[in-house]
Amino acid sequence: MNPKQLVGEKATTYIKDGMIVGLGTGSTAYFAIMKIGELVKNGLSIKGVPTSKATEELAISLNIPLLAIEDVVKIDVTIDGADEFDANKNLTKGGGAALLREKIIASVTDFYVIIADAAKGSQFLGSFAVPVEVTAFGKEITIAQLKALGCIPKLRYKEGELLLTDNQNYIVDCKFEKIENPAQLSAQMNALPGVVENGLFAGMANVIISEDGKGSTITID
Ligand SMILES: O=C(CO)[C@H](O)[C@H](O)COP(=O)(O)O
Repeated sequence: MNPKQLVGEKATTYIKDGMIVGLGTGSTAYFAIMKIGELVKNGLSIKGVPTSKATEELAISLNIPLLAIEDVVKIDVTIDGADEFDANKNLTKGGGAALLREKIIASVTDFYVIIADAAKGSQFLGSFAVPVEVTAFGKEITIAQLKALGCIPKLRYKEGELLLTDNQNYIVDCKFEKIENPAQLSAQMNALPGVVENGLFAGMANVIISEDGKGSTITID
């Protein structure tokens, strides 16, 4: 089985009848959502909370009942992907530009399940550039301020155009070297006025489900 499908389906074992479930974004979360669609079709009663417009469309196509974000107070389980994870389950997310909605949803989640292939894991974060969502207004100033924190910043484009997030903001990918203290760096970035949110998820994941390259899952908790 495709490793993304393997970890995606395994993650759905944390879902129980009656739960409110955060639905992640990306090619790994896709397989978890497909499985949830199958479980719902077979009688599982849950309500989903999508982390992006793309995921919302997928969930609707699978007839997964959804909650409007304004009706969400607490989420039982969220299943989402990651671009990188370290030895302390800190994450870099936002490769799919959904980091703001993903972090808001993670922040009210009781049990946050991350699914990611083993190649995304290392002792320290820093291989993957940290995506940072910034306002359009003053983006050049914000980019200079991010650079002063020690990264090489790069405004993200898609198909030749500046990428606009679901929230009508831009993404700056910030390439740092070894990130030894993700919580501190996250706070420094979020202290900049033009930063809406950053893709470092420090101390949020309860469990990471990965695979061993031989068809078995590895659970890091
Ligand atoms: O953070 C994300 C989207 O904003 C994704 O979870 C992350 O980019 C991983 O995606 P994939 O499973 O496709 O590798």
